[in-house]
Amino acid sequence: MNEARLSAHPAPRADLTAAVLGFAGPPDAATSRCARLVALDFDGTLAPLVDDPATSAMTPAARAAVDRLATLAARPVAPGGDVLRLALVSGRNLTDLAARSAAPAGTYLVGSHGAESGRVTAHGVDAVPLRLTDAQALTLERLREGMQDAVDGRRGAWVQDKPSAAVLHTRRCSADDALAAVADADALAARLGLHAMHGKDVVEVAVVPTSKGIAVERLREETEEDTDLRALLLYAGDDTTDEAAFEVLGPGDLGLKVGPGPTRAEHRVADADALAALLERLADALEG
Ligand SMILES: O=P(O)(O)OC[C@H]1O[C@H](O[C@H]2O[C@H](CO)[C@@H](O)[C@H](O)[C@H]2O)[C@H](O)[C@@H](O)[C@@H]1O
Repeated sequence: MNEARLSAHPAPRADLTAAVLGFAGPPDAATSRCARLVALDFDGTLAPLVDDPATSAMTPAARAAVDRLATLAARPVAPGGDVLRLALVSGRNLTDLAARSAAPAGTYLVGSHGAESGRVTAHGVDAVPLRLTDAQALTLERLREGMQDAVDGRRGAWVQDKPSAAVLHTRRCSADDALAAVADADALAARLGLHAMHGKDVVEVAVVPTSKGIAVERLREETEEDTDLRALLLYAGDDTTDEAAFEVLGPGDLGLKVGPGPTRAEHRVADADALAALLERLADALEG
């Protein structure tokens, strides 16, 4: 590693470096090769939280680490070599995630908490079409109307439409308005027989049952089917919705919680730049 890179990435704590080097090393005595799937949440993990989601951006360090891992993942696999896959796993809808992240070609994308998926190619995103049943489409219309009622008269509250969900945003609300709008969104979800997911200043109600846990398990299965190798998973996330992904991690996997708050993840980093420093360590180790 050159001096410029060393100064740009302060050394992570020794225990975190050891955990990342463990993830980069041989999975166990019996397994000589494996696939490594690095799955990263976007908002609050790579991109600091801001009032307007349309202005979110990865920190420069996170951008550099993601691009470096994407380059490593795109390298042809040497005979007998390990496979690396990179994925962004977000609550954002797929189009929004692709645009805001400008994810490099080859990156797997999971949007809408798992309801949407695709892969970035040189010509755009190769997306798996999301198809709603007639009943789901009707419920989504009712959900959008009800969410709009929940924000009416509540300054700073707004509704984000997604292909399979509606999201109440309360980051810019007073505490009282936020509480009231969240209560209305929860009641609406209950009336429609839907599940409300609570994130950081958001309540997301989807008409397609999904979770980041289901999404990363699917990614792992696909990786294993494609490569015929055992897939180890590194997952990093900051929000309560990322806990479903931490929950499905097992031996050989690595969970990194970004920022404060209760978590099932085994390890924690302070912020996007601390995560980026660890991802650079991982890239160093994988480059050999
Ligand atoms: O799974 P993620 O990639 O973390 O996406 C979760 C939600 O992210 C966005 O909302 C969050 O970030 C916004 C911009 O920083 C912030 O204003 C909001 O308070 C956060 O909850 C996005 O707008 C949502 O649709 C995603 O579900």
